[in-house]
Amino acid sequence: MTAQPAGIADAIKITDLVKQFGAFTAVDHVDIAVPKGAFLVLVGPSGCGKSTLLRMLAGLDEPSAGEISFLGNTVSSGTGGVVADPRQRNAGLVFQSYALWPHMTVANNISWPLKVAKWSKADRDARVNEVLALLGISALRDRYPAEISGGQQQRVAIARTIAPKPSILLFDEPLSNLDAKLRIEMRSELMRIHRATGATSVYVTHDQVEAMTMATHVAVLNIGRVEQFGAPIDLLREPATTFVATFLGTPPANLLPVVRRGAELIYGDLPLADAAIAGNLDSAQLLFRAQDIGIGRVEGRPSLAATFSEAAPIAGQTMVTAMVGDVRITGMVDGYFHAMPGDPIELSFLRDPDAVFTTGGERVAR
Ligand SMILES: Nc1ncnc2c1ncn2[C@@H]1O[C@H](COP(=O)(O)OP(=O)(O)OP(=O)(O)O)[C@@H](O)[C@H]1O
Repeated sequence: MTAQPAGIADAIKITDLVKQFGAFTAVDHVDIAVPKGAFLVLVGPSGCGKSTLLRMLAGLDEPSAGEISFLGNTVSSGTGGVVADPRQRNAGLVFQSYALWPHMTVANNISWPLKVAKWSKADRDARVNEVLALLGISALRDRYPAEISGGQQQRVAIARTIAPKPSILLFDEPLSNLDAKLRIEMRSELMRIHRATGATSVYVTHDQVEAMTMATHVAVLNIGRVEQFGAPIDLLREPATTFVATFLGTPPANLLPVVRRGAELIYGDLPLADAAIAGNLDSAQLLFRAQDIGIGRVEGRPSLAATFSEAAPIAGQTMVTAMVGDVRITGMVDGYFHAMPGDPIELSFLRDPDAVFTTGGERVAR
């Protein structure tokens, strides 16, 4: 994953990192390494440890054990604490709250960290103009934060962070306060800025669409541990666990518990696959993508009686969710589909399962 010529240090290397709050382990033996210029997204459900990991990268929290290094230099360690303080680690942090200084103009907000870093007035002015242009906010330079919109404030906050040219950019859910349309626009903007600065970025989000769109590398976190690390497409295609398979991807993938009966794997009474795909397991979980489940009977394919739950139109198709007992199954139909909650419908398995997992959630190699 991080293949690069020998001797070139990873831009960010996290080794066996642990963070404990009392007896509670928030970050649990995490190992991640990314090359220079990577866009690493940390994704996972609420409370999985994303922000805690980012705060350690920023130097705001000390690790309980393990090590973080930037470009080959240790910046935090379990034994040494925060070795380089936040200002010395050449990393810029963007939070979801913009925290601009209200009494300073946009230009002065951006210029301030350069002044602190003792840049000359001429260099400061040139750099402020450069980042204002990069963020498309040159016209706002003399306004105060109260005189610009939330989206514009976020741009100013980003401009202020990138102004000192940090080699590492850290983002903690920076778009979560923006409306849906602005989020999509800012997502592309952030990717453009990432490319323009050449910085290595770490981006925290619980939004898997954001993760899959922006990342060169994704780490899926679950209760403090890295469940899987890799390129977005590899995680989608080859999820290592049921957690990753159901957390990533829209619509979500379906998992059906099955047991062996003779040469078949059955769900309830319905044969769904050849038992050979589960090796010698007597019970397993089968993964079916939503696009592989259709609505209505299909000749020659297994089908199940279900209860309609909801329908959501997406790009000319409809994502249909139905319940079979207490198992939620999502399928896709072309065009629009309408039914009342509780209506009986038929679900068909159009293709063989995409993957097989143990009952514990680990992928079975095929
Ligand atoms: N200072 C603290 N003291 C005690 N527990 C903490 C502290 N900070 C975080 N935690 C706990 O550590 C776990 C991870 O928190 P963290 O904020 O890193 O999660 P997260 O993945 O960023 O969540 P969210 O998406 O909700 O922001 C949570 O269970 C949280 O309650």
